[in-house]
Formats: sequence, structure tokens, C-alpha cells
Amino acid sequence: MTANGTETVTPGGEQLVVCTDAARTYGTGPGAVVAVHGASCAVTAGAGIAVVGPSGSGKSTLLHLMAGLDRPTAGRVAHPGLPEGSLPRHIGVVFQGPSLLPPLTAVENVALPLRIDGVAQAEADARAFAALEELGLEALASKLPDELSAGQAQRVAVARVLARRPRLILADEPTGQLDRESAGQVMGVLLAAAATLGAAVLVSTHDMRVADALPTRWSMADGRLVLPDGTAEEDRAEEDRAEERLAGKRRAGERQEREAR
Ligand SMILES: Nc1ncnc2c1ncn2[C@@H]1O[C@H](COP(=O)(O)OP(=O)(O)OP(=O)(O)O)[C@@H](O)[C@H]1O
Repeated sequence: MTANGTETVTPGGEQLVVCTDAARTYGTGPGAVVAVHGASCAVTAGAGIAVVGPSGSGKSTLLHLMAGLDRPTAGRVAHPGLPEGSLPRHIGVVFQGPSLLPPLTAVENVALPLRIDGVAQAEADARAFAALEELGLEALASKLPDELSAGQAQRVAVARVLARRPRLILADEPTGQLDRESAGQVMGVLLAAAATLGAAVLVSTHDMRVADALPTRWSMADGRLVLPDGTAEEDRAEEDRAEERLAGKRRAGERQEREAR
């Protein structure tokens, strides 16, 4: 990906996450909510994807499944090369709302996940500052989250992801709570981070302006993921069901014809 959203790596490259008929149902019994069902897709190295759908269509749930933050209740979410159930450290997540820890400065927030990964303090600090610098945010380094606007905080959250050098960035409605100008700035740093890393990026959004910044568009409606070329398993299953219905009607018609003779 380049900063203007152009894909530089052809699809069909290394798969970073693969969903096969993945589903997530919250709760059980009559009150159960099927948030995602029959999701089949793969995110490959270098991809730039917008997952577009209205509020409640299942976008966050799908991203959480891909990031390994949640488990599917049916089907599979795999990270090729990693044992099932292990944390996919090659994925970085930008969350929907405020996610910086209030008592820590911006640079400390960026350094924290590195420290958790076992990076020594001095190196973590240096990498955190470099990530802020890379995105033109160095002036914010010593600010507390309270002193940042929502857009600035979200850009620091992007720097936090960049510092860990993931191969795939998942951003869940990263501009959902921002005005138009801040949204543009956040998308700018997000695409710049992806370009710097050569990482794939997948952004969930209900904003077409955000979706337009990315070369590939998937859509979600009522928990169902639809890929542009209709490769979703769900589509194939629906086609199979339609063919089956047609065949059933044909058989019934033939039976009626025979009986009429
Ligand atoms: N923890 C939960 N418990 C019960 N239902 C949930 C839970 N999380 C999400 N849901 C429901 O699952 C469905 C999908 O929610 P999800 O947050 O994935 O959608 P979304 O497209 O990301 O929406 P939004 O953009 O508003 O976050 C919704 O009906 C939601 O109410």
C-alpha cells in the first residue's frame, strides 16, 4: 500500500488471516444475537480493504475475530503459520473509541505494548518516539490523553500500532467519532503507517469517504460478509440453495405433468 491507498502488492499473496464460514453468536436461547455468520475471506499481504456496513451489521465482531480478541462460535479463523489459539502478534488493532491510558503521556502509551512484548525500556522509548515522528506527531509526545483532541488521540493510537510493526493493521471505525477534517488526518496517518510498514490494512467504516481511500471494498449487512467478486461461501451456499429450489420446482412440475397425462 502507498499513502494514497494504491495497492502495491497483488492480491493472492501470503495470507495473514483466513476466515472460513466463521460465525459469532452472543448469548444462547431465544435472546441470542447472531452478530456474524458464514464469513469466509482472506486478507493477504499488502491488501487495502474497507469493510463497509451500517451500525450493528457485525463489523467490530468480525475484526475482533480476525485479531484473535474473540473466538468464533462456529467455523474457523486461522492465522497461517501460527498454532490455533495463539495470539496473532503480526496484527495491530486501532480501536473505535478512546484507547489511550489516561495517566500515561502519548509516547508512554506508544511504548507500553512494546514493553509488554518484552522490549527493553530504552529501545521501547526510542521506537515509540520514532513512530510518533514518522507520523509527524512528535509535538504530542509528552501530552497526556486529556490534553489531546479526539483526532490527535486517534493518531497517537495509530502510532502505537505502527511502533509494534505489524504486518496487518485492523482499524475498527477509526474515524467514527471524528469530524471530517480529523477523520481525513487519521486516515492519512493510517495509510502512511501501512505504507511505512508495507503492511496490509483493513478498515471498518460506515463512511464512504473513508472507504474510498482504500482499493478494495467488502460489505457487511446483518452479520453477513459479502466480497466484491461474490466469492463468499455464503454466496455460494445461497446459489446452491437457489439451484436446489429451482430443481425442486422442476421436479414438482414434471410430476404434475406426468400426473396430468
Ligand atoms: N457483547 C455483546 N453481547 C451481545 N450482543 C452484542 C455484543 N457485541 C455486539 N453485539 C451485537 O452484535 C451485533 C453486531 O455488533 P457489532 O458491534 O459487531 O456491529 P458493528 O457493525 O461493528 O456496529 P457499530 O459500528 O455500531 O459498532 C449487534 O446487534 C450488536 O448489538
